[in-house]
Amino acid sequence: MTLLHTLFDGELPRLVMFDLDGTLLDSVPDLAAAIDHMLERLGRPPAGVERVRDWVGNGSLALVRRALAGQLEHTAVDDEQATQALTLFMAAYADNHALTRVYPGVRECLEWLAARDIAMAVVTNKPERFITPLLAEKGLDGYFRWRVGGDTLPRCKPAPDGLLHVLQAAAVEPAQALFIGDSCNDVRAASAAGVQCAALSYGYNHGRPIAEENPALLLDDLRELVASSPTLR
Ligand SMILES: O=C(O)COP(=O)(O)O
Ligand SMILES: [Mg+2]
Repeated sequence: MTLLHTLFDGELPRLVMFDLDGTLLDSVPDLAAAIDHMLERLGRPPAGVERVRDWVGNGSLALVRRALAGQLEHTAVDDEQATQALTLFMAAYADNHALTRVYPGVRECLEWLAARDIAMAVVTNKPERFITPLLAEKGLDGYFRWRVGGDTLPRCKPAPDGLLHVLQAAAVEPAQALFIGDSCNDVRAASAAGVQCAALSYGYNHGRPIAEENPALLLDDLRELVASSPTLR
């Protein structure tokens, strides 16, 4: 038995969907470098890794708008200015992923699931164009049959659309699927899709503990999900 079995009444799910940034990949150092490059081009002071960490999670446009606002709340930022800044950010981020690391335990968990023929997908708010190159660069390319980015569908997380899209493509019922993420956007998207959510404590959640969102499971390492635990029988 594993925690994953416990979550599915002794069975295994048919589908596991993963968030990307803060769940599979510690991508903030490269995101912060691209944001700081953008800010420099605009004649502004850098934001730095710690602030950028709290701004990740609602896609690239929100990240750029937050960097221009210098805070999480970004409604006052001018749309045209944000669009121009987004172009600078996207160009700076495109080929610069050298500082991005796969979190400990990720490969072991993916291997475990793959060995049991459990279908896997990525549902991220990152722009779709970055997903496959990044997965390939980090040696995670072979695992995910479906990949949904923040701009793949009209609505990104916390809307459930990406999860529902994958469920439909995989012909899997919500009750037979699990979503694994790191932010309130993930827990809320999963809840709206009727899918259980496991949340990782090490990711990015706008500076708040993810436990506040009451995920079905809280993990410090993905290996905890699939490690054998002794049963009482
Ligand atoms: O790009 C973002 O803002 C976050 O992406 P994520 O959904 O993979 O955490
Ligand atoms: Mg995330």
